[in-house]
Amino acid sequence: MVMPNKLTSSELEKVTPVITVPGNANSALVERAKRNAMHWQLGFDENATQGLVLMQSEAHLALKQLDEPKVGEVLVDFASDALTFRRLHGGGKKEAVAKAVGLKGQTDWRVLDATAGLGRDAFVLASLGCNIDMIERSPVVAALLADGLERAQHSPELSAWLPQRMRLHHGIGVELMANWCTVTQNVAPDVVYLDPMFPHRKKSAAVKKEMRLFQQLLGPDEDADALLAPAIALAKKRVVVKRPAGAPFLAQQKPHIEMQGKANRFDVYLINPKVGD
Ligand SMILES: C[S@@+](CC[C@H](N)C(=O)[O-])C[C@H]1O[C@@H](n2cnc3c(N)ncnc32)[C@H](O)[C@@H]1O
Repeated sequence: MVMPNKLTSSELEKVTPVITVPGNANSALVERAKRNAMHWQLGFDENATQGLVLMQSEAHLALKQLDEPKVGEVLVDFASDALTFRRLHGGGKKEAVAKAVGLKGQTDWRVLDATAGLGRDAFVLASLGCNIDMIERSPVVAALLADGLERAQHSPELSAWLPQRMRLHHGIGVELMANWCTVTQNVAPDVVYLDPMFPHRKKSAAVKKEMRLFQQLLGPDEDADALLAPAIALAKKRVVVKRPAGAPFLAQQKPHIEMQGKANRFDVYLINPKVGD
């Protein structure tokens, strides 16, 4: 399991959920939840009845709004039907994210996803053969991601390849990228991938449950612009930024390529642009 990084006070202020357990939890599950809380420096409340919590059940760890049972829960499940369908029957290297990263003709691209979130984009890239390091600064999101990675180790479809291709680092993207090669003893990534939270001004029903919980938990990544310069300094080939369609460029910096998708745009910054790139 990854070790939690020291976070700034403003990072910690954002973290409100405690870890809790279902009412019928046995003592082994309670101990497991307490250990998890300690590891991620989160609170533990065996009897929580309201608010946003991380629910540790026998099956998984999930973010849940106890006051709104209809909203459902958010967890990382790389073996879910949706991700399995996308892995087996999706567009493969023709997927927008794969095209933006430049996977065509590449087999083992090394990608650093510096805003990992629930790791779905990272998973899609890993399933296409990329070697992915993920950075996530929220201890709550990192705990969910670590739980998903742990369960993937026991999945018959995923255990043979996923653990070797996806690694989680808990910390702040700008800081870890600045010291990437020394801190992690890693070689520089071919691609740095960025997908910071964008402020959604409208509270529409279309904003998915997961996005609503995430917004409640994290708010927009107001400091997202600061990610671009260290990403460009670190990547060997390109930096890819995922933005909602119509959103301004990150750090107001125009990319070399804009790939327009239905809901998102991928802005691609080439490190050594050549004619024909
Ligand atoms: C929109 S989500 C990413 C979703 C992800 N691409 C996926 O497919 O699941 C953005 C995530 O980046 C994290 N984040 C934002 N800025 C960060 C930073 N400077 N360092 C590390 N993580 C960061 C946020 O905590 C959030 O979990």
